[in-house]
Amino acid sequence: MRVKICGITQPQQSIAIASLGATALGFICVPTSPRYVTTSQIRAAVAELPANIDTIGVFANASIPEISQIVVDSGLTGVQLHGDELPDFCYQLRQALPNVEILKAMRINSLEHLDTAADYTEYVNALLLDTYHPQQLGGTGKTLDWTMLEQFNPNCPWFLAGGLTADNILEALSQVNPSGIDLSSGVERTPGDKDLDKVAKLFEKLGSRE
Ligand SMILES: O=C(O)c1ccccc1NCC(=O)[C@H](O)[C@H](O)COP(=O)(O)O
Repeated sequence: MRVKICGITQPQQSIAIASLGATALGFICVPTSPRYVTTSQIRAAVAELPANIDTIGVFANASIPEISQIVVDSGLTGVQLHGDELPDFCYQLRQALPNVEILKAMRINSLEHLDTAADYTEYVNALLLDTYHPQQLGGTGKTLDWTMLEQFNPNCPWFLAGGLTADNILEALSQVNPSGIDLSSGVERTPGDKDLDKVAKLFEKLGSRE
């Protein structure tokens, strides 16, 4: 299973988290976030990482030229679209960045909303289902209603996100069957400062399922 740890701000923590077992690291490129990092901060973190670690820039309602510039300048391997981007935007981004992984985040608040996931699967590499919050785009620490996702089986891989922690991950994975998981505030001390003990505990829990 892919494990993405999001909201990394410190290069040393990115190396430590990768060596604990993360397969992907997320860097927040949304200026209003307390976890925002600049292109040069991302470049410094990415440069230190082994090549098998996916490095994902998280954007919300940014333009294609803006996303492309940051991806090229920082050496990211993927882009997560966390705003109100429509399927056609994902298609256009794919044309602009054909070799870059595209994840579309959906902040789910109803079963009807979940149905719209099918509109994206043709244009993205994976979906990421996160919790809807009226004021925050992401990093909310709030869990989704996992019962809504029990039958969720899109035509592309998908990540479960939203309020996951070492303490609730096994319960979540007993209810739903994602291809990957994404965690941020559940493994940090303060926004952007990851707690390596919590990350280690997460991988211990995941290891206990095997
Ligand atoms: O984390 C942020 O600050 C953030 C800000 C704006 C857009 C997206 C953001 N995070 C995206 C993520 O992928 C988080 O990992 C995801 O929302 C889960 O967060 P959490 O509930 O804290 O585990």
